[in-house]
Amino acid sequence: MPHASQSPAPALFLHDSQRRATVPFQPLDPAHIKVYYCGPTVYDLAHIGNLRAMLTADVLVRLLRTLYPRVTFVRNITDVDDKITARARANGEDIGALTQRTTQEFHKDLAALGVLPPDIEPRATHNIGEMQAMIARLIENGHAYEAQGHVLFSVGSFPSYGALSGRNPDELEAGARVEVAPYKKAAGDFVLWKPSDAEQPGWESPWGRGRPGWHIECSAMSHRYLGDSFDIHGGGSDLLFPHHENERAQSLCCFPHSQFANYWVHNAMLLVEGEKMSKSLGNFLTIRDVLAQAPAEALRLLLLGAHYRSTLNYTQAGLNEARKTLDRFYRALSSVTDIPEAPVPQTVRAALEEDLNTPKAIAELHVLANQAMGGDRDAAGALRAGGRLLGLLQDDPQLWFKGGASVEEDAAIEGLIAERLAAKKARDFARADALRDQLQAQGIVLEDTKDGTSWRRA
Ligand SMILES: Nc1ncnc2c1ncn2[C@@H]1O[C@H](COP(=O)(O)OP(=O)(O)OP(=O)(O)O)[C@@H](O)[C@H]1O
Ligand SMILES: [Zn+2]
Repeated sequence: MPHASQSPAPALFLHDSQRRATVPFQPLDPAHIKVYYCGPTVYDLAHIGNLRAMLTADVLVRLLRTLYPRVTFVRNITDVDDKITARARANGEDIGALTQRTTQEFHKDLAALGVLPPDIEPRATHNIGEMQAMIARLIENGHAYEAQGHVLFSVGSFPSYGALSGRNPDELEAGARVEVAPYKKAAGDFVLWKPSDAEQPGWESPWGRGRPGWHIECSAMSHRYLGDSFDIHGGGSDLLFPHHENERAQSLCCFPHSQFANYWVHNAMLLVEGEKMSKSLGNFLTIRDVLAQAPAEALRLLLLGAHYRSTLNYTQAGLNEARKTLDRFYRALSSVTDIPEAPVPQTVRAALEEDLNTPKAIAELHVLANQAMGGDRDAAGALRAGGRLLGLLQDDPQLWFKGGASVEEDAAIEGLIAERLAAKKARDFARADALRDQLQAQGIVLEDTKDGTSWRRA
């Protein structure tokens, strides 16, 4: 056994979209790490592509919490957006009711997936004052202008525009085929504030009654809760341009001596038949849809089975495979009694420190599972602790093997077991054996212990 040495300095590497390289993570303040993620626009159930972004953040934050004493994770809710207004109108529903209901469903889905809640979850509509203050400042600084009730950010006023996404603003303008709104001085200029009619949600402002553009929401909320400069900003790669490029422009022009986000982390898209899973394409599966077919943990493992920067094609076969892998892990856990508490195994942590290499971390779980199957209790403890860092393997193995079927099916099995127990008590052993055989034919294995009968699927 090697001697336990002092734990080495954190060696986290992250791929930073702006540096276009995988680099060592250097916190602004190692005593307090600050992370911001763009959250959902709440008008419909979340799909499993959205989930991929939330899971990437979850693993990142879980890892940061093992490496640093304090982490503040902020993930917003976009609850004002024209897509929300349109959906509320189509449903004949109040906007507030729609966003509240959708937010609750989102929380329910994420809880089922074991995604830990953020420390702060600001809503755009509760931060309109902060947005207006930033917009006023941008106008004062000469980075924004007012035109026909709109306030626009002047892209030409910020020389570093495009540095994050690597896009050249001149190219963008030349390539723009869309009709340019008459109130824009340049095609690339984007909206900070826009006028609302009586039907649209709106707030009084120095520029008339209106509502914010999407990009200013995240600049305002990250600033309010994390300050001028923070460590990591994340989201899906579809947000890199224009959303994140615009957030960066707004924030750096508003607070010129700040850094805004020090590292940018972007997950690749979840695809269906080669195309981005998205609401607008209508090719999406909601988290709910998948949970009706398979345990949440299988979906989690499936999504973490690919590195977050590789695209992932969703298939039913992949989901079945993930389920089988979990059968194997839980079988390993159930092969020892009294799984001991253990620290996170170094192998699993090291894999995640390499730019969140979840496939490698899962391969390390397989190594531990093999050892646990051989009866190694410490390996079983390490398997469970390593699993926790990925949000996996925290169930009671017994429950895992019971689970997966519908509640009704489970209730029917419990009913047959109760009937068998009653038959045994009445000393009707023939009936009891017949019931055992019937359950066995359904693939249910019974285990009689002094505490009663437990069961699992074979
Ligand atoms: N197919 C996908 N794969 C991975 N991440 C995705 C995918 N689609 C959206 N995301 C991410 O989900 C998060 C929430 O995004 P948001 O609620 O704005 O999605 P949306 O715009 O409503 O969805 P859609 O893109 O389907 O219209 C963002 O970080 C976004 O990048
Ligand atoms: Zn955002």
